[in-house]
Amino acid sequence: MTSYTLADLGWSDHFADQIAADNTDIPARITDIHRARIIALGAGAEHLSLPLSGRTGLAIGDWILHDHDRITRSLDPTGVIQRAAPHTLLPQIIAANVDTLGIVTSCNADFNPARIERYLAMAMAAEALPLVILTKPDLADDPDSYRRQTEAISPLLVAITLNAKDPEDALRLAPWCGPGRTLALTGSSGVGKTTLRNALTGEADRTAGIREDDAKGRHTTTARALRPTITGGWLIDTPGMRELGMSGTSEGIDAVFSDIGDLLGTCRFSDCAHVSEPGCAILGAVAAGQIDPARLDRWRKLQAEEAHSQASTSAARDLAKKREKMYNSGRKRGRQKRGQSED
Ligand SMILES: Nc1nc2c(ncn2[C@@H]2O[C@H](COP(=O)(O)OP(=O)(O)OP(=O)(O)O)[C@@H](O)[C@H]2O)c(=O)[nH]1
Ligand SMILES: [Zn+2]
Repeated sequence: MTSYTLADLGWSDHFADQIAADNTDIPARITDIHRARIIALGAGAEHLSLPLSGRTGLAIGDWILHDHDRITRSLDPTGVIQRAAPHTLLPQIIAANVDTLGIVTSCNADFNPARIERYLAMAMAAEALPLVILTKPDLADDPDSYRRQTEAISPLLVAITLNAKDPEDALRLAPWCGPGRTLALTGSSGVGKTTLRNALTGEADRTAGIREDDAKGRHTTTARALRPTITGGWLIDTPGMRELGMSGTSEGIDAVFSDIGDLLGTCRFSDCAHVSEPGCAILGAVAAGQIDPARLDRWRKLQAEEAHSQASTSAARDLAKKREKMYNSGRKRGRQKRGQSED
């Protein structure tokens, strides 16, 4: 088994600085999260299984401290990829300590600038590097046009075109998943994420092996995980990464649409909704040809989605508060009925 150093696993001063000099607990990085336990990897080739003990809020890729028996602390992450959970729209952390968000799309009808822009906002909010991975160039007439279109979306984007089915080509992703580097893949179904994962981790055979060995015929083993790549780094491909709704990405939206953001607060009315108000700076910029109206529409859409998630979050918080109040007053009434004094 490979023997890792903490640096190989992605450890940096960001984490070291969070630990007191007299700390004796041991750092490890979460590779898998199960219902009641996590699997983590520490220096050496130490694969540990630790009880969650009711802890919530941990994600794949997080760093924790442990004392061999239990998790003693989790360390503040960087590169947190979060989404609005389907249905509830509540914020949900999918992966932590992601250095690069690989936005996988194909050189075909899957290519969608608005979707790339949305993932870009997510990467910016997470402070992860946005890397657009354009697959299936071998099936396209003019694959280079997709790279040009990608680069036109935003100067913040870097694009790489590769045939995911060619293992050598897939290894051109090595700079983003070398020792200590974590690459997370996101994108629609069928764009080549699994193909890339298999090429980068050499995992295809292992998956087959696990399926064979599993008497119950389950094959969920490789879902939601941080896996070592053959290039010495780390890859995250979780089912949650496949459908990312906006949540907690306001700063990312501001970064991607800074031209629009710069005008906010300069409209005549401080509560301007930028729809039809006179003296609206944003509508003015559209009329003057400085802002593409389609771009303004996309900004509105992402803003609305984000606002929706925020509203759901505060509604859920209010509901929890209400329930707690009802529970407490119910307990109080119960005690009064039983003639007990209040404690
Ligand atoms: N020709 C060609 N085929 C590709 C390329 N990348 C992926 N494919 C094929 O596209 C199909 C879908 O690829 P997957 O890797 O399963 O896609 P995915 O993104 O993991 O899809 P989900 O698992 O549904 O999320 C497979 O048949 C791949 O062999 C590519 O660059 N060129
Ligand atoms: Zn306005």
